[in-house]
Amino acid sequence: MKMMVQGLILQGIGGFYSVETADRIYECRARGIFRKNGITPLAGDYVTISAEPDGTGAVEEIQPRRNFLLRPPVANLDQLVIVVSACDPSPNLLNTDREIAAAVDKGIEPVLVFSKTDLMPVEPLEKIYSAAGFRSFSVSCETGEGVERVERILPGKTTAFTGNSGVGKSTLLNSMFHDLNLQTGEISRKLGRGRHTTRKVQLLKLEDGGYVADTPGFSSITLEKSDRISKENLPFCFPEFAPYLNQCRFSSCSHTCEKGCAVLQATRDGKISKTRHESYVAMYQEMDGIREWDKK
Ligand SMILES: Nc1nc2c(ncn2[C@@H]2O[C@H](COP(=O)(O)OP(=O)(O)OP(=O)(O)O)[C@@H](O)[C@H]2O)c(=O)[nH]1
Ligand SMILES: [Zn+2]
Repeated sequence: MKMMVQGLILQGIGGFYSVETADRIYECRARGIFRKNGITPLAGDYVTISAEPDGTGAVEEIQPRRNFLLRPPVANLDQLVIVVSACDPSPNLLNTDREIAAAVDKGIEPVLVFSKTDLMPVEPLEKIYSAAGFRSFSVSCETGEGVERVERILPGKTTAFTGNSGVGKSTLLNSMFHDLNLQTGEISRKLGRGRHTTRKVQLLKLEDGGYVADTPGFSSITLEKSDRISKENLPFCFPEFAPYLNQCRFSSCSHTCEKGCAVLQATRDGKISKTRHESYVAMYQEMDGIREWDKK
């Protein structure tokens, strides 16, 4: 007999979804109606399924999403851990600020993790991002220092990790979870992490509650056209600008170069970090570029 049950999509591959419910995992298909509406169920979606006693089922309804990313495809994240290494590769602050802004725009809390502290001090980085109001941590997987503090932010939350290739995401995840080690090992064996292999996201359940999204093949989040930040929203994606946004001389101030701009003044006064403002300007100018490009 069919039952309607609530669950969470742990992963989707080729039109099949593993849905975790209170008592078991169901392997589900999705109803054709989603395709018709252009909606694809994602890992992280809360869904209603019609469940069969044999453990199969169909996704009938997707609960409204709090947020979602398209690349990697995952819904309802609480936090995005952005890993930046002290060196090898050296930090790219513009990319870091881009990912932070994308998370803020979607209502996902960005958390900074500075890695490889055994190779180089990360205090200057920590200073920039703590001053901007973000939670930030420093770790060395080589010495194990700081790993536990990162571990403690995960229970009860759904978290994805991002950061340039080589910053140490897998090393960090593996040093936090030995179970994960096995599972990620399995995934890479089965599907590989190369460019031409299937990319899928899998939510891994943590012992203390919460999930970590395993996102093979995605070293960083990529904004699609549909989830680009709008120019109007960009200043709000830099939360430390907030106290100054209403104090500029011109209400149309873009906070890039205007006279009487309170954001620029706060940057000159050292209240806003110079690199953060530079990233803002670079992103703002890019948006100008995109607009011109779209017109052609
Ligand atoms: N010295 C030092 N090396 C580290 C540390 N963490 C990771 N590494 C090394 O950095 C290299 C890259 O680490 P990975 O964990 O594969 O990096 P990743 O971010 O998962 O990279 P992608 O899978 O390409 O996205 C490896 O050689 C690690 O051994 C650290 O804390 N200190
Ligand atoms: Zn301004």
